[in-house]
Amino acid sequence: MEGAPLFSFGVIADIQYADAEDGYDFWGCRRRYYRHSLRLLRAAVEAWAAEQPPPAFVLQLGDTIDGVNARRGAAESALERVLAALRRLPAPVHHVWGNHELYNFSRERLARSGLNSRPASAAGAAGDCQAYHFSPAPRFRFVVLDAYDLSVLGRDAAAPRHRQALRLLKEKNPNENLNSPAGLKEPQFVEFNGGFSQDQLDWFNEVLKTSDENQEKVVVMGHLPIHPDSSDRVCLAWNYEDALSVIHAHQCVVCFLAGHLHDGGYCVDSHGVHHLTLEGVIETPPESNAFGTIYVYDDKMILKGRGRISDRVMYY
Ligand SMILES: Nc1ncnc2c1ncn2[C@@H]1O[C@H](COP(=O)(O)OP(=O)(O)O)[C@@H](O)[C@H]1O
Repeated sequence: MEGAPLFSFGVIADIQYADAEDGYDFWGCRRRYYRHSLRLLRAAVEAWAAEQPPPAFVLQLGDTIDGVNARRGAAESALERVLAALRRLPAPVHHVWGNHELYNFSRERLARSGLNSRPASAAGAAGDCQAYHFSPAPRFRFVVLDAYDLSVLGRDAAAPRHRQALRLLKEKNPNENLNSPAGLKEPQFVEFNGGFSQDQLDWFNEVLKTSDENQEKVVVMGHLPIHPDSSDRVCLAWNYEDALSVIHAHQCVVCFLAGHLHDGGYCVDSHGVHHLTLEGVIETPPESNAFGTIYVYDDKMILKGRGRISDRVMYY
């Protein structure tokens, strides 16, 4: 490895824990190791804690517990097990909210849970949007985006934002089952995805403008991928192009980290931004794992992946 990094941070996605027998994805192709995912998380925490020095923080990219918990009345206990495993880290965790958080909890409940990692002092987007930014070291900034700000999940059916999202979803997806992308020109318009409100995009644009002015390097994260080459066509954020346009209007963004697509993905886009979609813990066999540590240098970030996650060098 290179000389000493400026700092390092851990990354992990789609733990989707449930105290349930193994199952399969929608197509019946990929096995989901619901119970085992907690063991893999504990192994990741042990590995991070043993690093010298340990990561300065960990980014959890969404879907900590599976939607099956809600149907079994086990949401609170499952979340507590995941949070207890993460509390053994000698470092804070920044949480992104995914569709499975919203199958289990309302946004109001999440805001009062251990999955609300937005520091009281952190500047964030307006309303109930869970977007904020923080600077762990001089000249570096991390932006947490809320890919379900515009969504039919997590809000009361009478809430204006829910009604706005349902209108948009039905406009784009005429299928009776709104989770089905069958026949769609824009197949990302399914109920298990969401998008970014204009308010959040405006806020994001202002954050990146200030980062440009201060010559910062920025890492952005959200549950849903925003580049077609780092995802399949279904798993993208509804208005991924709007988020990409904001990023491309600025110089400062180094990489975009996402989860959701359990097979993972990676590309460098036309503006040199790295898009890294992490392989999900839930579809990782018991003998492997899916997490990593990113070491930050003046000119690059080096991802050291464990198990299914590949090593990568991301130059600025
Ligand atoms: N192609 C599809 N057609 C219809 N429903 C689907 C399709 N893909 C997924 N779903 C449904 O959408 C929901 C979310 O899908 P799932 O694969 O479980 O999401 P995640 O990858 O976030 O766990 C599930 O209820 C699933 O059955």
